[in-house]
Amino acid sequence: MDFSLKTDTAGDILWTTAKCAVVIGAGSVSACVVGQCVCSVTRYLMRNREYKDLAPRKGVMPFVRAFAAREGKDKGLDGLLEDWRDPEHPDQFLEVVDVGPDFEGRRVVGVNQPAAIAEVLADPDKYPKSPFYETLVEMVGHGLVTSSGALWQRQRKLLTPLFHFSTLKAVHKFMTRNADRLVQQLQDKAAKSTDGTTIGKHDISALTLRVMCDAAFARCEFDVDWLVWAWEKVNGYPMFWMGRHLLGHAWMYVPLPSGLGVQILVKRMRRRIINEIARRRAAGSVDVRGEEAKDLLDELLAVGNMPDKQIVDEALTFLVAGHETTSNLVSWTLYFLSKHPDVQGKVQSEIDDLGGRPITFDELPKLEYLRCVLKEVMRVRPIVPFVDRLLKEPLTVNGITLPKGTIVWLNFMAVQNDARYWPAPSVFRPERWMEGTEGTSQPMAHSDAFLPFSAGPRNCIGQKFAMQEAQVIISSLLRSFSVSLDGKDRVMPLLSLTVAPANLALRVTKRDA
Ligand code: HEM
Repeated sequence: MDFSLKTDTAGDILWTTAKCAVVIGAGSVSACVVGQCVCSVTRYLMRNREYKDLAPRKGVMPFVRAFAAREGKDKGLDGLLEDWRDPEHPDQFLEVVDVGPDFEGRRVVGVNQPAAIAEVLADPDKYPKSPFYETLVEMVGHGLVTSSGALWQRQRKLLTPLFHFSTLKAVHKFMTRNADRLVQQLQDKAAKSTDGTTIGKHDISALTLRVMCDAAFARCEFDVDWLVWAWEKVNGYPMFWMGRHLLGHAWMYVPLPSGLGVQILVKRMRRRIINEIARRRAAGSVDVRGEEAKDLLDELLAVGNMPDKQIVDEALTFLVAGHETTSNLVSWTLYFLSKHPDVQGKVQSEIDDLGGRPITFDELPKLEYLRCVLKEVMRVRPIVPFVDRLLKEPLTVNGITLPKGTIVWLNFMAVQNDARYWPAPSVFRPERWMEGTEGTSQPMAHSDAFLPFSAGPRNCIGQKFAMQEAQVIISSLLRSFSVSLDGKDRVMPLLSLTVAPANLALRVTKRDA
């Protein structure tokens, strides 16, 4: 860069000022990074001896691998799991594993023991959520996922009834309507080709987003299509914010242009929801229970005494917690059904027995085998592979005491694939869930070894919603179609906030074809 000061025109002055601003900006960011690194390394080294009982870890930064699935080079999340196997018993996992420091120098330790996991999850005061969750605040404020202490306790109590029978029955129509719309689109596409059509992760994700937006905001005056569009733009950004957070607090304030664009969109979304709340309050439609058109926003308003900002936070929390998770469950299930045509056939027979029309809410309990399939998918491939907590009190696992201040990864993925709790854990076998079936009943050795929706007071509030939606979507698709892998199996587990099947492409063929 040329820094000579030519002041003959106003343009030159402006240009020189801009160049100086870039240099000063870059200098400040570099200073932040260096400062952050020095603080993190110092913190890490000072506390290192408190972890002397931990076995040496493999690699420098094992957890970076979890976020990198590169075909042919890295197995993504599965690579990390391989590192945690017990070398003496390869079908089991080590109970305590050193993951290394995070970017702020705190020690991260993987805990793979059901009893210790249960102990941590049972006490959110002693073992609260880790600071990673703060990264979501920018997007969803202080809703159920991100709040803690008294606020969380109050909100959890108020919101639990929202996921009871009557609401689930009321939102069923949004699930069937949108699933049937996707089936119709696939039928139209398939009609133009002799060998069916394809479906990928994006189609399922668009569907579950639409269901969540309808369920939460169907009665809104603003255009739900706009919300779906805006959410798709914003959706990838928790990882962006998380990345910045991982690099230390200072980075949260670096105004990167793409981040700013997303922040503006989030503000616009919040403004529209606030206006809608004002409209509904003014119209006096606060208590609308029992109305055909009610949505989750009505339910939130009916709870009473909840400030408008809190209602917006909770509504956006449902979108962030309920859309990608369910989309990944449906996508992984279709993947496993493609790999196991015999299981797919059994699911189709069960659906056919219900008369070849969209499944009603009351008929859901009859899809027993499909529920076993969903559970088996979540066992082998948990959508949320681990959750992290900050130890405010020491925790002893397998004779090793982890000190206060440690971040623990409670590793659902490991315990659900460990031979101590699951016979032949790598075999995909939905029948293991069918209690009482002679010769196939395999009760779990440990009741805490299946945690797809976590456990304890902070377990998933939307788990019944998710199971219902997955059942509706899969039954709608498999009533008309069969699914198979489209070419070579290139699917890999890729971790963002949840685990997605990267490279998923499935061929969809009409069943009567
Ligand atoms: C297959 C789908 C789903 C899976 C696998 C899943 C999994 C989980 C897990 C593991 C947690 C605990 C997170 C933690 O402690 O860090 C959680 C919490 C939560 N989930 Fe889900 N979830 C799913 C669907 C949904 C849906 C559909 C909704 C809402 C409509 C939802 C709303 C929430 C909320 C609000 C929390 C926070 C609860 C609290 O802290 O009190 N989830 N979920």
